This record gives sequence, structure tokens and C-alpha cells, in this order.
Amino acid sequence: MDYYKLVLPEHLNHYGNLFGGNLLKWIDEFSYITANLEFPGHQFLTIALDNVIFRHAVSNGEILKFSVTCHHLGKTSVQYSVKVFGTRDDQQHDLILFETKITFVSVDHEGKKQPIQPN
Ligand SMILES: CC(=O)SCCNC(=O)CCNC(=O)[C@H](O)C(C)(C)COP(=O)(O)OP(=O)(O)OC[C@H]1O[C@@H](n2cnc3c(N)ncnc32)[C@H](O)[C@@H]1OP(=O)(O)O
Repeated sequence: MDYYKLVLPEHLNHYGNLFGGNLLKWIDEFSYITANLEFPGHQFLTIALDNVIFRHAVSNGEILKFSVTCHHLGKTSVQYSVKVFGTRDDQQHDLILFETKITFVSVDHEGKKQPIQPN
């Protein structure tokens, strides 16, 4: 699934670029939404976020595209691959600004892990 976010002044660090923590928050939020839509009736907790390396600064006013795809479905966990692209510069639509994998675990009402029931 694809999601979009407009980078506004309130999202910037003191150098005037996107604060990395905001990017991680959006990745958590969008992939959490994807897990809930793809596996309705489950409750998920984030257990892991892999490979956090910021290689590209993101400018104010950028419209970011978050591409979220299922990478691995386990017994109690589902892992998503998340790639982030800029959309403002026509020449750089294919440039991956940031990528990671994020894993969620299905839990019951007491927070204990439980198997994911695929659709
Ligand atoms: C949406 C949010 O932001 S939620 C807020 C932040 N998250 C939290 O507060 C969660 C706190 N953590 C917990 O409560 C517990 O760790 C639980 C209930 C999620 C998991 O229980 P644990 O006993 O720690 O899990 P366990 O080690 O057995 O692993 C469970 C699954 O996660 C997978 N897993 C564990 N560690 C990792 C990791 N580092 N990377 C990827 N997958 C992992 C395991 O492979 C397993 O998957 P499988 O059943 O599909 O094979």
C-alpha cells in the first residue's frame, strides 16, 4: 500500500531538514495501518525496526511517498518492507530516500503473542 505525507515546518530539525524521528513515526503508523487492513480482527504491537540509516536529507515541502509491502509472514509476526521516495523532483522518483523493515506481532487482549490467521 502507498501512503503520502507533506513535510511541513513543524517536522524539521534545527538544520531545516526533516527530523528523522518523524520519519520513523510515519513508517510505524503507515505499516501498522497496513497490518490492520491486511489482517482484520488482529491486534498488533511493533517489535522491531531494522536498519535505520539516514542517507538522504529531506527538504521542507517535500511530498513523501511510503511504499509498504509484506516481506514475510511468520507464525505470530508479519514483517513489512518500507521504501520512502520523494515526489517533487521528476528526475528522482526512483531514488529511495530511506528504507527499512518493520515487524509486528499479533497479540491477544492481555498482550500475549498469538498466531496470525491469514485471510
Ligand atoms: C504499534 C506500536 O507502536 S506498539 C508500541 C511498541 N511496542 C511494544 O510495546 C511491544 C513490546 N513487546 C512485547 O510486548 C513483546 O515483545 C511481544 C508480545 C510483542 C512479543 O513477545 P516475545 O516473547 O518478545 O516475542 P518472540 O521473541 O517470541 O517473537 C515473536 C515473533 O516476533 C519475531 N521477532 C522477534 N524479534 C524480532 C526481531 N528483532 N526482528 C524481527 N522479528 C522478530 C519472532 O521471530 C516471532 O515471529 P514468529 O512467531 O512469526 O516466528
